[in-house]
Amino acid sequence: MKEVVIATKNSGKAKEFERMLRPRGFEVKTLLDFDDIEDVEETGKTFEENAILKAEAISKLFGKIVIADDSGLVVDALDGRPGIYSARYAGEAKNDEANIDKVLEELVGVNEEARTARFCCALAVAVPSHETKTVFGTCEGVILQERRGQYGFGYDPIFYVTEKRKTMAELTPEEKNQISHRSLALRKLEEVLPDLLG
Ligand SMILES: O=c1[nH]c(=O)c2ncn([C@@H]3O[C@H](COP(=O)(O)OP(=O)(O)OP(=O)(O)O)[C@@H](O)[C@H]3O)c2[nH]1
Ligand SMILES: [Mg+2]
Repeated sequence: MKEVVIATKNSGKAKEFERMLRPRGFEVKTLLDFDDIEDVEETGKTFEENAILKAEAISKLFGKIVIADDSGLVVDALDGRPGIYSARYAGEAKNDEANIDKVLEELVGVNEEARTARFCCALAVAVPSHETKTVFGTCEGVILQERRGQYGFGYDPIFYVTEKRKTMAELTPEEKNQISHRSLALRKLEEVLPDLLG
């Protein structure tokens, strides 16, 4: 089995990449499989810039091909927040529940039509001695007023996917992987780099 390293410490992302890439014949390794890897500072201004920072830093460290994911929730009524700050929106501790509470509080009084949002995912693939490539995927939805569903991670319980008439957290992992921002970006990556993931 070919191995692919994903430069993430997020266990929700790790599970999704495993589920998407194992059937394609890959063994997925993430930074959760290694001890003492320092966090790469996300100092970029866009999802793409942060994905490149993470992919290149870890590729340099390992001397291998590395994929990184920088993603988040963009809410129109909040001028695009939490955006690239999604993981730490309610504080450095990266608490999903507190992040959801903060978004819901900020949207109190905003009616349903104005609660449009999208998940965004930039993937960067860093190949030693080559130029890093990026791809981007999005998934449109609406922010509910309360949580629904048990699957997924992050903001999934409040993100309603209109075409599925369910929140992301009510979709099974397989269903989420058919429509998610992450799976769309991964499919684009396969087009750009058929040799890597083909
Ligand atoms: O409900 C969600 N469903 C998703 O599918 C999803 N994808 C991203 N997010 C949110 O955006 C942050 C990413 O920030 P992020 O890209 O910096 O990742 P992270 O800091 O958690 O881990 P790492 O990959 O950097 O190690 C995450 O923590 C989540 O809050 C999601 N929320
Ligand atoms: Mg991060």
